[in-house]
Amino acid sequence: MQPEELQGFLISKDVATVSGISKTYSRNNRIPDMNSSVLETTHLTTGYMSQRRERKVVSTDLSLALIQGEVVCLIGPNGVGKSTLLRTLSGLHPPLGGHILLNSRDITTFTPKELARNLSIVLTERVHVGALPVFTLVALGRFPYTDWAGKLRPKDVEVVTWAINAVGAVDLTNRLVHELSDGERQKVMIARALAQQPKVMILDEPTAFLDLPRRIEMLTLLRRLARDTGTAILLSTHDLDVALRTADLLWILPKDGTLQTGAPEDLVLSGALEQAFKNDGVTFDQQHGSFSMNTRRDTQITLQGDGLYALWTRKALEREGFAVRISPNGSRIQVKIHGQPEATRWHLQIQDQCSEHSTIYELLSTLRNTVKPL
Ligand SMILES: Nc1ncnc2c1ncn2[C@@H]1O[C@H](COP(=O)(O)OP(=O)(O)OP(=O)(O)O)[C@@H](O)[C@H]1O
Repeated sequence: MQPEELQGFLISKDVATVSGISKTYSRNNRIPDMNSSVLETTHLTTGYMSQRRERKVVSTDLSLALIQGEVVCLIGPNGVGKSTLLRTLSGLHPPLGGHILLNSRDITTFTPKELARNLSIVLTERVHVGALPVFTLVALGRFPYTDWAGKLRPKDVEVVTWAINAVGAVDLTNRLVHELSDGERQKVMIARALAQQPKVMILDEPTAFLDLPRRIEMLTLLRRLARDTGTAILLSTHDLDVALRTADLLWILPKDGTLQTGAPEDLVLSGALEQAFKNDGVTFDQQHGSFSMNTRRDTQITLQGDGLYALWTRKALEREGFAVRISPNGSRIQVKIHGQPEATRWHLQIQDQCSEHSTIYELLSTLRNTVKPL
Protein backbone atom coordinates (compact mmCIF):
# COMPACT_ATOMS: atom_id res chain seq x y z
CA MET A 1 0.00 0.00 0.00
CA GLN A 2 1.22 3.48 -0.85
CA PRO A 3 1.27 6.00 2.00
CA GLU A 4 -1.00 8.44 0.21
CA GLU A 5 -3.64 5.74 -0.12
CA LEU A 6 -4.04 5.64 3.64
CA GLN A 7 -5.94 8.95 3.60
CA GLY A 8 -3.41 10.95 5.55
CA PHE A 9 -3.17 8.07 7.96
CA LEU A 10 0.45 7.19 7.29
CA ILE A 11 3.65 8.87 6.30
CA SER A 12 2.13 11.44 3.95
CA LYS A 13 1.46 13.45 7.15
CA ASP A 14 5.21 13.70 7.81
CA VAL A 15 5.83 15.23 4.42
CA ALA A 16 3.11 17.81 4.96
CA THR A 17 4.45 18.49 8.43
CA VAL A 18 8.01 19.07 7.31
CA SER A 19 7.05 21.48 4.52
CA GLY A 20 4.54 23.15 6.86
CA ILE A 21 7.25 23.86 9.41
CA SER A 22 9.65 25.43 6.96
CA LYS A 23 6.99 27.70 5.46
CA THR A 24 5.58 28.98 8.71
CA TYR A 25 8.97 29.22 10.30
CA SER A 26 10.42 31.47 7.60
CA ARG A 27 7.31 33.66 7.51
CA ASN A 28 6.89 34.29 11.22
CA ASN A 29 10.41 33.59 12.43
CA ARG A 30 8.99 31.55 15.27
CA ILE A 31 8.34 27.88 15.83
CA PRO A 32 4.79 27.22 14.68
CA ASP A 33 2.09 25.70 16.81
CA MET A 34 1.56 22.29 15.17
CA ASN A 35 -1.36 21.30 17.37
CA SER A 36 -4.33 20.14 15.44
CA SER A 37 -7.15 18.77 17.55
CA VAL A 38 -9.30 15.97 16.16
CA LEU A 39 -11.63 15.60 19.12
CA GLU A 40 -12.78 18.39 21.41
CA THR A 41 -15.24 18.66 24.23
CA THR A 42 -16.90 21.77 25.59
CA HIS A 43 -18.41 21.82 29.07
CA LEU A 44 -19.01 18.09 28.87
CA THR A 45 -20.93 16.43 31.69
CA THR A 46 -20.67 12.65 31.93
CA GLY A 47 -22.89 10.35 33.95
CA TYR A 48 -25.94 8.17 33.93
CA MET A 49 -29.68 8.55 33.75
CA SER A 50 -31.64 6.07 35.83
CA GLN A 51 -34.83 4.41 34.62
CA ARG A 52 -36.72 6.95 36.75
CA ARG A 53 -34.93 9.71 34.80
CA GLU A 54 -32.74 10.65 37.78
CA ARG A 55 -29.36 12.07 36.79
CA LYS A 56 -26.21 10.61 38.29
CA VAL A 57 -23.46 13.07 37.39
CA VAL A 58 -19.94 11.58 37.30
CA SER A 59 -17.80 14.45 35.87
CA THR A 60 -18.69 18.00 34.95
CA ASP A 61 -17.40 20.88 32.86
CA LEU A 62 -14.79 18.94 30.89
CA SER A 63 -13.27 21.02 28.09
CA LEU A 64 -10.63 18.82 26.53
CA ALA A 65 -8.85 18.21 23.24
CA LEU A 66 -7.08 15.29 21.61
CA ILE A 67 -4.28 16.25 19.27
CA GLN A 68 -3.15 14.32 16.16
CA GLY A 69 -0.16 12.07 16.80
CA GLU A 70 -0.24 12.46 20.59
CA VAL A 71 -0.72 9.84 23.32
CA VAL A 72 -2.87 10.95 26.25
CA CYS A 73 -3.03 8.82 29.41
CA LEU A 74 -6.11 9.26 31.58
CA ILE A 75 -5.38 8.45 35.21
CA GLY A 76 -7.28 8.77 38.45
CA PRO A 77 -8.40 6.76 41.48
CA ASN A 78 -10.89 3.88 41.19
CA GLY A 79 -14.48 4.82 40.46
CA VAL A 80 -13.69 8.42 39.56
CA GLY A 81 -15.20 8.15 36.07
CA LYS A 82 -12.45 7.19 33.62
CA SER A 83 -14.39 4.46 31.80
CA THR A 84 -17.50 6.65 31.78
CA LEU A 85 -15.52 9.45 30.12
CA LEU A 86 -13.95 7.10 27.54
CA ARG A 87 -17.29 5.55 26.66
CA THR A 88 -18.86 9.01 26.37
CA LEU A 89 -16.07 10.30 24.13
CA SER A 90 -16.45 7.18 21.95
CA GLY A 91 -20.13 7.87 21.38
CA LEU A 92 -21.07 4.59 23.17
CA HIS A 93 -22.77 6.47 25.97
CA PRO A 94 -24.71 9.77 25.75
CA PRO A 95 -23.37 12.81 27.60
CA LEU A 96 -25.56 14.45 30.25
CA GLY A 97 -24.53 17.87 28.97
CA GLY A 98 -22.09 19.78 26.78
CA HIS A 99 -20.72 18.85 23.36
CA ILE A 100 -18.22 16.51 21.74
CA LEU A 101 -16.82 17.54 18.37
CA LEU A 102 -15.06 15.00 16.16
CA ASN A 103 -13.32 16.67 13.24
CA SER A 104 -15.23 19.83 14.18
CA ARG A 105 -18.59 18.05 13.82
CA ASP A 106 -20.96 17.11 16.65
CA ILE A 107 -20.39 13.42 17.37
CA THR A 108 -24.12 12.77 17.71
CA THR A 109 -24.61 13.56 14.00
CA PHE A 110 -22.32 10.71 12.80
CA THR A 111 -23.84 7.51 11.43
CA PRO A 112 -22.34 4.36 13.02
CA LYS A 113 -20.25 3.72 9.88
CA GLU A 114 -19.01 7.30 9.72
CA LEU A 115 -18.12 7.17 13.40
CA ALA A 116 -16.22 3.89 12.95
CA ARG A 117 -14.14 5.45 10.14
CA ASN A 118 -13.01 8.17 12.49
CA LEU A 119 -12.87 6.59 15.90
CA SER A 120 -12.09 3.13 17.25
CA ILE A 121 -12.30 1.80 20.77
CA VAL A 122 -10.54 -1.09 22.51
CA LEU A 123 -12.25 -2.15 25.74
CA THR A 124 -10.84 -4.24 28.56
CA GLU A 125 -13.46 -6.96 28.43
CA ARG A 126 -12.39 -10.23 26.81
CA VAL A 127 -14.08 -10.84 23.50
CA HIS A 128 -15.58 -14.29 23.10
CA VAL A 129 -15.23 -14.93 19.42
CA GLY A 130 -14.92 -18.71 19.38
CA ALA A 131 -12.59 -20.31 16.89
CA LEU A 132 -11.90 -17.19 14.85
CA PRO A 133 -8.49 -16.78 13.19
CA VAL A 134 -6.57 -13.60 14.03
CA PHE A 135 -6.66 -12.35 10.44
CA THR A 136 -10.47 -12.64 10.36
CA LEU A 137 -10.84 -10.78 13.65
CA VAL A 138 -8.60 -7.94 12.50
CA ALA A 139 -10.49 -7.87 9.19
CA LEU A 140 -13.68 -7.06 11.17
CA GLY A 141 -12.09 -3.63 11.64
CA ARG A 142 -12.72 -3.02 7.92
CA PHE A 143 -16.51 -3.12 8.36
CA PRO A 144 -16.91 0.66 7.93
CA TYR A 145 -15.40 0.33 4.43
CA THR A 146 -16.89 -2.90 3.11
CA ASP A 147 -20.27 -3.54 1.49
CA TRP A 148 -23.27 -5.20 3.15
CA ALA A 149 -21.76 -8.66 2.54
CA GLY A 150 -18.53 -7.62 4.26
CA LYS A 151 -16.41 -8.73 1.26
CA LEU A 152 -12.80 -7.59 1.51
CA ARG A 153 -11.27 -5.82 -1.48
CA PRO A 154 -7.51 -6.11 -2.17
CA LYS A 155 -7.05 -2.74 -0.48
CA ASP A 156 -8.82 -3.97 2.67
CA VAL A 157 -6.57 -7.03 2.77
CA GLU A 158 -3.56 -4.72 2.49
CA VAL A 159 -4.75 -2.57 5.40
CA VAL A 160 -5.43 -5.64 7.57
CA THR A 161 -1.97 -7.02 6.78
CA TRP A 162 -0.44 -3.64 7.55
CA ALA A 163 -2.31 -3.38 10.90
CA ILE A 164 -1.16 -6.87 11.98
CA ASN A 165 2.37 -5.97 11.00
CA ALA A 166 2.22 -2.59 12.79
CA VAL A 167 1.49 -4.19 16.16
CA GLY A 168 4.17 -6.85 15.65
CA ALA A 169 1.70 -9.74 15.43
CA VAL A 170 2.64 -11.25 12.06
CA ASP A 171 3.46 -14.60 13.67
CA LEU A 172 -0.09 -14.69 15.12
CA THR A 173 -1.88 -14.16 11.80
CA ASN A 174 -3.16 -17.74 11.43
CA ARG A 175 -3.66 -18.53 15.12
CA LEU A 176 -7.10 -18.80 16.70
CA VAL A 177 -8.01 -15.84 18.93
CA HIS A 178 -9.20 -17.93 21.88
CA GLU A 179 -5.80 -19.65 22.02
CA LEU A 180 -3.86 -16.42 22.49
CA SER A 181 -2.34 -15.13 25.72
CA ASP A 182 -3.81 -11.93 27.20
CA GLY A 183 -0.93 -9.83 25.85
CA GLU A 184 -1.16 -11.35 22.37
CA ARG A 185 -4.93 -10.84 22.32
CA GLN A 186 -4.54 -7.23 23.36
CA LYS A 187 -2.18 -6.63 20.43
CA VAL A 188 -4.67 -8.24 18.04
CA MET A 189 -7.51 -6.06 19.38
CA ILE A 190 -5.35 -3.01 18.77
CA ALA A 191 -4.66 -4.24 15.22
CA ARG A 192 -8.43 -4.55 14.70
CA ALA A 193 -8.91 -0.98 15.92
CA LEU A 194 -6.07 0.17 13.65
CA ALA A 195 -7.62 -1.55 10.65
CA GLN A 196 -10.49 0.94 11.00
CA GLN A 197 -7.94 3.63 10.05
CA PRO A 198 -9.34 5.92 12.74
CA LYS A 199 -8.27 9.44 13.49
CA VAL A 200 -8.85 8.79 17.18
CA MET A 201 -8.20 5.56 19.04
CA ILE A 202 -9.54 5.12 22.59
CA LEU A 203 -8.36 2.28 24.81
CA ASP A 204 -9.69 1.39 28.25
CA GLU A 205 -6.82 -0.02 30.35
CA PRO A 206 -4.86 -1.64 27.50
CA THR A 207 -2.11 -2.70 29.91
CA ALA A 208 -4.43 -4.33 32.47
CA PHE A 209 -3.37 -7.94 31.85
CA LEU A 210 0.27 -7.39 30.98
CA ASP A 211 3.52 -7.87 32.89
CA LEU A 212 5.86 -4.90 33.29
CA PRO A 213 8.02 -5.46 30.16
CA ARG A 214 4.84 -6.03 28.04
CA ARG A 215 3.25 -2.89 29.55
CA ILE A 216 6.20 -0.76 28.55
CA GLU A 217 6.28 -2.47 25.14
CA MET A 218 2.55 -1.80 24.66
CA LEU A 219 2.82 1.89 25.52
CA THR A 220 5.92 2.26 23.34
CA LEU A 221 4.01 0.60 20.50
CA LEU A 222 1.04 2.97 20.92
CA ARG A 223 3.37 5.94 20.98
CA ARG A 224 5.05 4.81 17.77
CA LEU A 225 1.67 4.22 16.10
CA ALA A 226 0.50 7.68 17.14
CA ARG A 227 3.63 9.24 15.67
CA ASP A 228 3.70 7.15 12.46
CA THR A 229 0.01 7.37 11.64
CA GLY A 230 -0.97 10.73 13.14
CA THR A 231 -3.71 9.01 15.17
CA ALA A 232 -4.69 10.69 18.44
CA ILE A 233 -4.55 8.01 21.13
CA LEU A 234 -6.35 8.24 24.47
CA LEU A 235 -5.99 5.46 27.01
CA SER A 236 -6.87 4.96 30.63
CA THR A 237 -4.46 3.24 32.94
CA HIS A 238 -3.76 2.53 36.59
CA ASP A 239 -0.14 2.16 35.69
CA LEU A 240 1.14 5.52 36.88
CA ASP A 241 4.78 4.65 36.34
CA VAL A 242 4.29 3.71 32.72
CA ALA A 243 1.98 6.69 32.15
CA LEU A 244 4.62 9.06 33.52
CA ARG A 245 7.22 7.56 31.21
CA THR A 246 5.24 7.44 27.98
CA ALA A 247 2.37 9.94 27.85
CA ASP A 248 2.65 13.13 25.84
CA LEU A 249 -0.13 14.47 28.00
CA LEU A 250 -1.79 13.30 31.19
CA TRP A 251 -5.41 13.87 32.03
CA ILE A 252 -5.76 13.50 35.78
CA LEU A 253 -9.26 12.97 37.04
CA PRO A 254 -9.26 13.50 40.82
CA LYS A 255 -12.01 12.35 43.19
CA ASP A 256 -13.11 15.91 43.83
CA GLY A 257 -12.23 18.90 41.80
CA THR A 258 -11.53 19.49 38.15
CA LEU A 259 -9.65 17.44 35.61
CA GLN A 260 -6.05 18.61 35.19
CA THR A 261 -4.12 18.28 31.95
CA GLY A 262 -0.44 18.72 31.16
CA ALA A 263 2.82 16.97 30.34
CA PRO A 264 3.59 14.47 33.13
CA GLU A 265 6.47 16.65 34.29
CA ASP A 266 4.28 19.79 34.42
CA LEU A 267 1.80 17.96 36.63
CA VAL A 268 4.53 16.61 38.91
CA LEU A 269 5.98 20.09 39.35
CA SER A 270 2.59 21.73 39.94
CA GLY A 271 1.73 19.12 42.59
CA ALA A 272 -1.43 18.07 40.69
CA LEU A 273 -0.38 14.42 40.60
CA GLU A 274 0.29 14.31 44.32
CA GLN A 275 -3.00 16.08 45.01
CA ALA A 276 -5.08 13.66 42.89
CA PHE A 277 -4.01 10.59 44.88
CA LYS A 278 -3.48 12.32 48.22
CA ASN A 279 -6.36 10.67 50.01
CA ASP A 280 -5.72 7.28 48.52
CA GLY A 281 -3.11 6.19 51.04
CA VAL A 282 -0.17 6.92 48.76
CA THR A 283 2.26 9.80 48.48
CA PHE A 284 3.94 10.92 45.27
CA ASP A 285 7.62 11.53 45.72
CA GLN A 286 8.58 14.45 43.46
CA GLN A 287 12.30 13.68 43.82
CA HIS A 288 12.05 10.08 42.58
CA GLY A 289 8.95 10.29 40.40
CA SER A 290 7.18 7.39 42.06
CA PHE A 291 4.41 6.64 44.54
CA SER A 292 4.84 5.03 47.93
CA MET A 293 2.39 3.95 50.59
CA ASN A 294 1.81 6.26 53.54
CA THR A 295 3.20 4.04 56.23
CA ARG A 296 6.09 5.30 58.33
CA ARG A 297 6.74 8.55 56.46
CA ASP A 298 7.62 10.33 59.68
CA THR A 299 10.26 7.77 60.66
CA GLN A 300 13.71 8.76 59.50
CA ILE A 301 16.61 6.45 58.73
CA THR A 302 20.15 7.64 58.19
CA LEU A 303 21.92 5.66 55.47
CA GLN A 304 25.69 5.52 55.01
CA GLY A 305 27.18 3.84 51.95
CA ASP A 306 28.10 4.33 48.30
CA GLY A 307 27.24 3.22 44.81
CA LEU A 308 24.66 0.71 43.68
CA TYR A 309 24.28 -0.92 47.09
CA ALA A 310 23.35 2.41 48.67
CA LEU A 311 20.98 3.24 45.81
CA TRP A 312 19.02 -0.04 46.08
CA THR A 313 19.07 -0.02 49.87
CA ARG A 314 17.56 3.44 49.76
CA LYS A 315 14.85 2.31 47.33
CA ALA A 316 14.02 -0.64 49.57
CA LEU A 317 13.81 1.52 52.69
CA GLU A 318 11.60 4.04 50.89
CA ARG A 319 9.38 1.26 49.58
CA GLU A 320 8.99 0.24 53.21
CA GLY A 321 7.87 3.80 53.91
CA PHE A 322 10.86 5.30 55.71
CA ALA A 323 12.20 8.78 55.05
CA VAL A 324 15.86 8.17 54.15
CA ARG A 325 18.59 10.72 54.88
CA ILE A 326 22.03 10.35 53.38
CA SER A 327 24.13 11.83 56.12
CA PRO A 328 26.63 10.64 58.64
CA ASN A 329 24.76 11.99 61.62
CA GLY A 330 22.08 11.01 63.56
CA SER A 331 18.60 9.65 63.25
CA ARG A 332 17.42 7.20 65.87
CA ILE A 333 17.78 4.47 63.22
CA GLN A 334 21.01 4.12 61.22
CA VAL A 335 22.00 1.75 58.43
CA LYS A 336 25.63 1.49 57.39
CA ILE A 337 26.71 -0.53 54.33
CA HIS A 338 30.22 -2.01 54.47
CA GLY A 339 32.32 -4.87 53.08
CA GLN A 340 33.25 -6.04 49.58
CA PRO A 341 30.50 -6.37 46.91
CA GLU A 342 30.47 -10.18 47.22
CA ALA A 343 30.35 -9.99 51.03
CA THR A 344 28.37 -6.83 51.68
CA ARG A 345 26.87 -6.34 55.14
CA TRP A 346 24.15 -4.01 56.36
CA HIS A 347 24.80 -2.79 59.89
CA LEU A 348 21.59 -1.67 61.59
CA GLN A 349 21.62 0.44 64.71
CA ILE A 350 18.42 1.38 66.52
CA GLN A 351 19.48 3.57 69.44
CA ASP A 352 21.86 1.33 71.44
CA GLN A 353 20.87 -1.98 69.76
CA CYS A 354 22.85 -3.30 66.77
CA SER A 355 22.42 -6.12 64.28
CA GLU A 356 24.27 -7.25 61.15
CA HIS A 357 22.53 -8.43 57.94
CA SER A 358 23.75 -10.09 54.77
CA THR A 359 20.79 -9.17 52.52
CA ILE A 360 18.40 -6.25 52.12
CA TYR A 361 15.55 -8.70 52.73
CA GLU A 362 16.94 -9.55 56.18
CA LEU A 363 17.45 -5.86 56.97
CA LEU A 364 13.84 -5.02 56.05
CA SER A 365 12.45 -7.98 58.01
CA THR A 366 14.26 -6.81 61.12
CA LEU A 367 13.07 -3.25 60.64
CA ARG A 368 9.50 -4.42 60.09
CA ASN A 369 9.56 -6.40 63.33
CA THR A 370 11.32 -3.75 65.37
CA VAL A 371 9.99 -0.41 64.20
CA LYS A 372 6.24 -0.21 64.47
CA PRO A 373 4.35 2.15 62.14
CA LEU A 374 3.78 5.59 63.61
N1 LIG B 1 -24.26 1.88 34.24
C1 LIG B 1 -24.05 2.64 35.30
N2 LIG B 1 -25.09 3.23 35.92
C2 LIG B 1 -24.91 4.03 37.00
N3 LIG B 1 -23.70 4.30 37.54
C3 LIG B 1 -22.63 3.74 36.95
C4 LIG B 1 -22.74 2.88 35.80
N4 LIG B 1 -21.49 2.48 35.44
C5 LIG B 1 -20.64 3.06 36.31
N5 LIG B 1 -21.31 3.81 37.22
C6 LIG B 1 -20.75 4.61 38.31
O1 LIG B 1 -20.05 5.71 37.75
C7 LIG B 1 -18.90 6.02 38.54
C8 LIG B 1 -17.67 6.00 37.65
O2 LIG B 1 -17.45 4.68 37.19
P1 LIG B 1 -16.29 4.35 36.14
O3 LIG B 1 -16.38 2.91 35.83
O4 LIG B 1 -16.37 5.32 35.02
O5 LIG B 1 -14.98 4.68 37.02
P2 LIG B 1 -13.46 4.35 36.70
O6 LIG B 1 -12.67 5.56 37.05
O7 LIG B 1 -13.32 3.83 35.30
O8 LIG B 1 -13.19 3.19 37.75
P3 LIG B 1 -12.06 2.06 37.78
O9 LIG B 1 -10.73 2.76 37.91
O10 LIG B 1 -12.40 1.30 39.03
O11 LIG B 1 -12.18 1.23 36.54
C9 LIG B 1 -18.86 4.98 39.65
O12 LIG B 1 -19.43 5.56 40.79
C10 LIG B 1 -19.72 3.84 39.12
O13 LIG B 1 -20.33 3.15 40.18
